[in-house]
This record gives sequence, structure tokens and C-alpha cells, in this order.
Amino acid sequence: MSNAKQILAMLQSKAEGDDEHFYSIALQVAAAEARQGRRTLAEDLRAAVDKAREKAASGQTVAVPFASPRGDLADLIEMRPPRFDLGSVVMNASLRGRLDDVVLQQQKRDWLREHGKTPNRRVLFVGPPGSGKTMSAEALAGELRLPLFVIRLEGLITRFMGETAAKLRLVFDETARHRGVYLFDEFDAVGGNRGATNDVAEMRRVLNSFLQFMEEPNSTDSVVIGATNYPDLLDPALLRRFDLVMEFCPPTEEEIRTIIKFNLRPMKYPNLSWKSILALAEGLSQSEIARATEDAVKTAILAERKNVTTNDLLRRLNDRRQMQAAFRPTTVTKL
Ligand SMILES: Nc1ncnc2c1ncn2[C@@H]1O[C@H](COP(=O)(O)OP(=O)(O)OP(=O)(O)O)[C@@H](O)[C@H]1O
Repeated sequence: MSNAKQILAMLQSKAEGDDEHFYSIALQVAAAEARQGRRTLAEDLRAAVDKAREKAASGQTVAVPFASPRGDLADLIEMRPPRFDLGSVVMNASLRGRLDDVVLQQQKRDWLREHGKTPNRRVLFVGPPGSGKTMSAEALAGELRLPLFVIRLEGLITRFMGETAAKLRLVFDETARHRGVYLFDEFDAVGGNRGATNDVAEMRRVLNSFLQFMEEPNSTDSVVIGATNYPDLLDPALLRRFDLVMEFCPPTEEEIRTIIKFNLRPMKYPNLSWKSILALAEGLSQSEIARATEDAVKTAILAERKNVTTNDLLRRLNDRRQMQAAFRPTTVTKL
């Protein structure tokens, strides 16, 4: 890009309030300077971008001001400002390590590029309902100080039958225009045989478009996350398009305890009988445990108590078990 075009693009991104695009062009200029041997100027530019980014982020916790998608996109993408960071998600050390690695590669993406490497940015989250996939996508966005955009694929396919591929094009164009974390929820709807529609030709079209869009380079390094409860239904060709697959598991005893303690705050809970609580919580998802705990806290508040008791928790965990039994799907059918 010529200097004049770069200045024009920078001014346009400033006018649109898209700071990340602004910085990204400034870094492209820095890289061009470095290639021509002007390393001090390149370093100065890079340091100025880091400083500007830090300044923009200071004063924020993880809240990110960002415009919601407009026009056609408003129907397709839901914008959620991230409310927490990865420390709020209870997960095992190996999963945490891999998420931290995505954060690091994204934060140091310009440095990686200078060494001819592309940062990982396409991630598939696999795991049972309520195990923290959406929460982790939000936390990843929080760590990167980016907005989270959620695209519900099943809804997109049923609603825009015949035009889904064109709508997906719009979404992917947006990922190249505005840096963010884009979560394609219910990903099996496009990636598998479980049809949101029985129109096999339409599903093929959507799948092929998706494969093609995933291969395209992304000028903003937006992070694309697919989330599914049914990895077995995904087409292997699609799986290969992801840089990483991350598995979310049902909670261990230690994780159950951490989720309960976290959600009991700010109540007191002396002398809980953990043995019976853990026994009843086993088999419930992270989400069900968090909600049962929240209900137990509400019970204590309504009874004007400061303490949550073992019985409060057992009663609410039992409620969740009954709900789980009532709603457990019997089978998942392959077409
Ligand atoms: N690993 C976790 N650590 C702490 N809280 C969790 C965790 N997983 C789930 N929760 C709680 O459950 C809620 C719902 O979880 P989330 O939506 O992330 O699950 P999910 O895996 O995306 O589910 P689904 O597949 O049904 O979309 C979270 O907002 C949080 O309150």
C-alpha cells in the first residue's frame, strides 16, 4: 500500500472509531520501515502503538466500548461486551495453558508476523452443554480487550434458507473489518450432518462456503471460535480448518467445589458437608452447579440469613438433577 493510501485508511478507521484497524495500519507501516532497514523508526512506531493501546485500555476492567453491528448484520450477529477474564472460568490447567497461548499469540501477533509466522486465531471449542464454552469465548475477548460477537448458526440457517452462504459472507467480511472474537455457536449445524434443515444441497453449500471463508487471510486477526456439543457430527474437512481444538470436560470434584465457593460469595458457609454436596453435584454441568448455588444463596437471602447451609445447597442441586433428567435428550440423530 502506498503512503497516501495508508494515511487515507488510517483516517477512515479513525472516523469510524475503529482504533484497532488504525493501529494495525500503523504497524504495517512500521513493518515496511523495518524491511527497508530503518529499524529505529520502526521500533519507535511500534512503541507508540503499544503506548496508545495501553492508554486506551487503562481505566477499563474488561469492558470494551464498541459499536454494535448495524444494518443486515444486526440480525446476524449479537455483540456482547466481555464481562470477565479467564481467571473467572474454572477449568483444568491444560485447557487454561492453551487459552493463554492463544492470548499470547494474539497479543504478540506483529512480532510473530515479523518472523514470518501467523498467530493462531481459529479455535474449535468442544464439550457438553454448560461446560463454559461461551463463557471462555467471552473471557478470551476480555483478555484481548476485544468485543465478543455471537453468531447463532442454527438460527441463521433456518431463518435464511437459500441465502445462508451469502449471509455468512457478510459475517466473514465483518471479521475482516472489525477486529473481535467471533463465536459461531451451535457450530454442528453447519459442520455436521445434524440438519437444521433437511435441505442437503443447502447444507453442502453452506459448508463449502464456510470452508472457503475459513481459509481466507484475515487482515484484522479476528479470532474465530466454533463451539459445539457434538464433535462427532463435524465434517473432518471442517475440523482441519481450525488451528486448535479445545475440549471442555465435565467438572472434577475440585472444580465443583471452586464453582460453588465462587457463586456463594458474599455469603458465609460455615461447616458445609462437602461430601454429600459433591456426591449430589456429580454429573451436573458447571452451569447447573453455578445456578443451583445461586438459587441456594437466594433461599438464604429470602430467609434473612447470612449463612448458606448444606441443606440449601442439597435442595437446589437436587432440583437441578430433576430438571436435567426431565430435559435430557434421548438420542442425537445423524441424517
Ligand atoms: N467452567 C466454568 N467455570 C465457571 N462457571 C461456569 C463454567 N461453565 C459454565 N459456567 C456458568 O454457567 C454459565 C453458562 O455456561 P456457558 O454458556 O459458557 O456454557 P456452554 O458450554 O457455552 O453451554 P452451551 O453448549 O449450552 O452453549 C456461565 O455463564 C457460568 O455462569
